[in-house]
Amino acid sequence: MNDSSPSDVAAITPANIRIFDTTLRDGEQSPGFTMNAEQKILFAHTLSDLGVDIIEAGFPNSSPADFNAVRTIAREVRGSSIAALARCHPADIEACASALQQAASPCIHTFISTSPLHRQHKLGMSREQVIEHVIMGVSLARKHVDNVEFSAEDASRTEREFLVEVFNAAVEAGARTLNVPDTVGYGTPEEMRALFEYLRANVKGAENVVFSTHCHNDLGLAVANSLAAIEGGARQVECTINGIGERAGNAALEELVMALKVRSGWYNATTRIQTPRLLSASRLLSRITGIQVQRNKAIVGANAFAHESGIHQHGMLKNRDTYEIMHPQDVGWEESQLVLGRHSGRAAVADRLRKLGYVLDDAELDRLIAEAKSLTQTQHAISDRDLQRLVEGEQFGPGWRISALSLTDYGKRTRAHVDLSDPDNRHVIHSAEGDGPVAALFATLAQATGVEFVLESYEVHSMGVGADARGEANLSVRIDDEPMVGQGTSRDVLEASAIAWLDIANRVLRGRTAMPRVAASA
Ligand SMILES: CC(=O)SCCNC(=O)CCNC(=O)[C@H](O)C(C)(C)COP(=O)(O)OP(=O)(O)OC[C@H]1O[C@@H](n2cnc3c(N)ncnc32)[C@H](O)[C@@H]1OP(=O)(O)O
Ligand SMILES: CC(C)C(=O)C(=O)O
Repeated sequence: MNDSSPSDVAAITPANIRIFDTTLRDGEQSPGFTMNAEQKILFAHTLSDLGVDIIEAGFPNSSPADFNAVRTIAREVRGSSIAALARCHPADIEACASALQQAASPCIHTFISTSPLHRQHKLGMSREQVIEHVIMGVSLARKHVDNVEFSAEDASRTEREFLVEVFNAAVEAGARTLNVPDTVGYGTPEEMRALFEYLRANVKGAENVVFSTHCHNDLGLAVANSLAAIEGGARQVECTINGIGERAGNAALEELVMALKVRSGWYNATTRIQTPRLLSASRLLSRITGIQVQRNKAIVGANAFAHESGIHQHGMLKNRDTYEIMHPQDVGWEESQLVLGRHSGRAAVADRLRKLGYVLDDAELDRLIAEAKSLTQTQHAISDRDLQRLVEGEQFGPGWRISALSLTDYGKRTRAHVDLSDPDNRHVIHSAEGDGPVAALFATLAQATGVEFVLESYEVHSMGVGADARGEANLSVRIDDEPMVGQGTSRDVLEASAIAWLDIANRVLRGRTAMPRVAASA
């Protein structure tokens, strides 16, 4: 693996990269992600605990609610600098100054568009007028706070020499950070890197300011462009948790930070982010907004450390580095998952059985793998419970099986009808009544099998997710004063209950001793 730094990056590194999180501003301003003040405050604390350097808390002049949220965050949250956004417009800047009054480390972030398209069609301003606004906005912000960030909106579509003029004016007016947004996600990595190199070489006083990148994901390049900007000399990245933001979103904080960490040999750059907190921050945001990340989302998606295919599982069991480039614990997951399913192979099934404590010979293992795979005709994943049931003879050993069941209600009484196959594979059809469906079912099974026990507890839980959701029934009983348990799962909770009941009947039938061999140490 080539993990060495490109020579020109080596010249400007090692570097600390400042993480500027804009989940509560750019993220929050996009459809579906609006948060109320309480939610913003809660999330700001999470960002601070995560180690974010600067939290952009909102746009105070946009609404009283946003003003109040920024003001509370500025008063309460410590450990991160708090930024607020303003157009180059006196009312916006005054609102920022007022909302940030109690911040320990306030930052006013003011911006104006610089590209020809935006100047002409959006602002209706000449180049000179744009520069006048920059000087007015930055100088006014500097009257209130030391730390002023200036952004040239649509910088990546702005004439390079004009962008230098704009940034020169901002630096002269007192800006400490120059942000170079790829506002519409148009840039490419090579362009972004070259743009930062050009600006660092041409802006007057470049050595006294921090260059920042703010990339959007319209072409899916936000993280790649941000990393390229770092290679070009950016020392601040603007990003959001889960990559939320206008349109296709912003660069995802978790992806950027982990790219810098996993490929530290290449970037030679560090952040203050406590990476084991990434997953919980992502999940909190999903809970607040009600929007889940997709399963295959890098770092925080449900599949990020899950492996289903046999070849990958076999590799993972030999050495996890074969298919994982970071440890799940580094970003907050407990463990990688080897999900047993239709694509799994012998190595993974055998390993899971060993972990469950079972030792099977080759023929038994072959039979069990075939049975387990046949389950995937009706469900996606094979659970530990499925394996336990299969191994403990539900499918292999002689026993009672349920073929069909139905229930008929008569007012307060219910009649259950069961069609079973007995241990000799003969059909047994029986029916009995009880006070309700479960009582009727259990009475029918007792009469049909001739097995009697004292029921101590009966519980039904849901297991699996989405299309795999099933009911799991657990019975605890006493037979001749000895405790025994039975389990059953099915999409139908009554069928799960009948399977659990027959699980106990079959253990009685096999004298409770015909259990599979159990490994000495699980
Ligand atoms: C790329 C970004 O993410 S930019 C940030 C986007 N975030 C937001 O827009 C926050 C929410 N916005 C709002 O609440 C409102 O748009 C407000 C309060 C900011 C302004 O509302 P309004 O006064 O009704 O103006 P409206 O939104 O219709 O138009 C924006 C105005 O700001 C002007 N403007 C836009 N950007 C800037 C800027 N950076 N500096 C100065 N003026 C600007 C526009 O030219 C337009 O001016 P006009 O009203 O004279 O034509
Ligand atoms: C205000 C700026 C930084 C912005 O959000 C953008 O250009 O996308």
